[in-house]
Amino acid sequence: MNSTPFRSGYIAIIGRPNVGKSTLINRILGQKLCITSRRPQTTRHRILGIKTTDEGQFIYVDTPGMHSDGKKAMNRYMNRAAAASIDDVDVVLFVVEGLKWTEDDQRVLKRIQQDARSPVILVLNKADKLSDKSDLLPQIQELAPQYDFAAVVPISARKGMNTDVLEQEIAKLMPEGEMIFDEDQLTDRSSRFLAGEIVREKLFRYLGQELPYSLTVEIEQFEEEEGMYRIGAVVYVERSGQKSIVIGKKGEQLKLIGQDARLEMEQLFGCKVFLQIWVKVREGWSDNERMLRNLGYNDDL
Ligand SMILES: Nc1nc2c(ncn2[C@@H]2O[C@H](COP(=O)(O)OP(=O)(O)OP(=O)(O)O)[C@@H](O)[C@H]2O)c(=O)[nH]1
Repeated sequence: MNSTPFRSGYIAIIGRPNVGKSTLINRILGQKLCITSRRPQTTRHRILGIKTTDEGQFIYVDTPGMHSDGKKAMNRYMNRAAAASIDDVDVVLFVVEGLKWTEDDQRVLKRIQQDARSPVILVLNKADKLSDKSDLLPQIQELAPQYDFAAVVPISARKGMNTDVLEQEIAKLMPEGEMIFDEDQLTDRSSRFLAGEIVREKLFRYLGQELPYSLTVEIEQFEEEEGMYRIGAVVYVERSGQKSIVIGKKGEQLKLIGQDARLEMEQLFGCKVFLQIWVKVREGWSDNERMLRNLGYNDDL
């Protein structure tokens, strides 16, 4: 008989862009749910991943990266979303990169000092890059006095090193409670949302460094029809030059992106998918708060 009580709660993963937050969530959930890329600032939505075990239900909230540039509407939105998620969760994971400390990390730490109401675990990621783990000690000694961390755990999200220890530390801090979501529910995001994420991931993958920063994807059509999904996606860019980059010579690039996205959707949804992607120019959208709201970036996140 299992005598330990069942636990459930929310865990926020915060950290500057590119420290490996999405990779960590994917590693913990053992399934690809949020997009990762070499390019910073790819996570614009709060993605909820849920892991249910015999011990408890762990609901992970992935926050957008914290940004230093508060000028653009998009950055303001992302900062708000990140701040909102650290005072209404049960555990906060503060992810930093082993041996690397930047001004953005400092800014995130300041947010934690000001806003965190729950226990914070300091996670030193990318430990696989170090040949000697004891190299991390000076960084730990530097950071430990700056906040009363509930635990300090070096990991490699990419290699899966020590992530089990991290999960045990999280479990210790979780409050006792009933299941909040159904056992088999991995995410509360709709299929429509996931379809948009897949298109975005393929764009990142194919365009690499050429990807326009301000690009965004909107799913305009999502219909179930005789055992198949009919999905229409629009890729918004800011300039017509960017449109040609996305489309490629004779439309080849967009064709490959579409094929790849369709195959992944068919795997995910378990049915045939008819996918159409359009590229449209919408000038200055990232500077327009109202347009952001139209695209689903809500203030109340
Ligand atoms: N060597 C190494 N690289 C890692 C590790 N974890 C993540 N990375 C790499 O770091 C890069 C950024 O990872 P992401 O998971 O997209 O980072 P993120 O923090 O979610 O980034 P944003 O979405 O921009 O906030 C990718 O190239 C990852 O493969 C790790 O443990 N070791």
